[in-house]
Amino acid sequence: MNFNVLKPEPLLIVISGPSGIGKDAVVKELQKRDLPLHFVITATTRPKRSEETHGVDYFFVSTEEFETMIAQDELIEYAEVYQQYKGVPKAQVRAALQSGKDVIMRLDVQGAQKIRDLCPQAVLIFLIPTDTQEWINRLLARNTETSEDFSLRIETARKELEYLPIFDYIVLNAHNCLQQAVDTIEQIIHTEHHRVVPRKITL
Ligand SMILES: Nc1ncnc2c1ncn2[C@@H]1O[C@H](COP(=O)(O)OP(=O)(O)OP(=O)(O)O)[C@@H](O)[C@H]1O
Repeated sequence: MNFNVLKPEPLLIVISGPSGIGKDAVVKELQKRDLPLHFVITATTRPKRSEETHGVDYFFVSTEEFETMIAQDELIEYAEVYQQYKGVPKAQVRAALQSGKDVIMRLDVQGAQKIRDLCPQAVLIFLIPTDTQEWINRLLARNTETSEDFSLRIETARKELEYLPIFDYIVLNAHNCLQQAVDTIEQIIHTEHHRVVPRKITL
């Protein structure tokens, strides 16, 4: 008899949800925990700021390098904003998966949809607040929105909720309960490693 049947495969995990729900906060907290996770680093063509480190905050690449990656379909997803590119190179994700690490990235809901299309076996996690008021208070407390931005964000969040069916898990990020949200995500990762038929990621 052979009980040597538990063979976890590395996971591609997406943390998503509406603007201001706490995606950054959750990812930063996960980074503090000593887990075998690779946190995706975005490539950008914008100039490096003095406080930033290449390969830590971003991969700083030239416009030519970035356009080559686009032409060769080597980006998981990308966007061009104010003539500067930002995107996630497939090579980085492939290398991390090959090293056996789970890969985590934070993406907006449209980005999560792109991952679902590209990689149907990715684990997609949607963060939610306890209720709308809690989410609004969080946006207000962050104090980074103008009132026009604000009504747009609410309308966008309403539309983003319609994408819920493409996700695998919903995680509550309740007020002052960030640790609990991160605990739940850790549990999801743990459980996913115990599937009889592991998810297979091909990029
Ligand atoms: N559980 C929580 N309790 C209280 N405050 C929180 C919690 N989670 C996040 N916050 C705070 O809410 C604000 C928004 O969080 P964060 O910036 O992480 O959201 P985000 O989803 O990454 O937003 P965006 O998509 O706009 O970049 C921040 O000020 C953050 O510190």
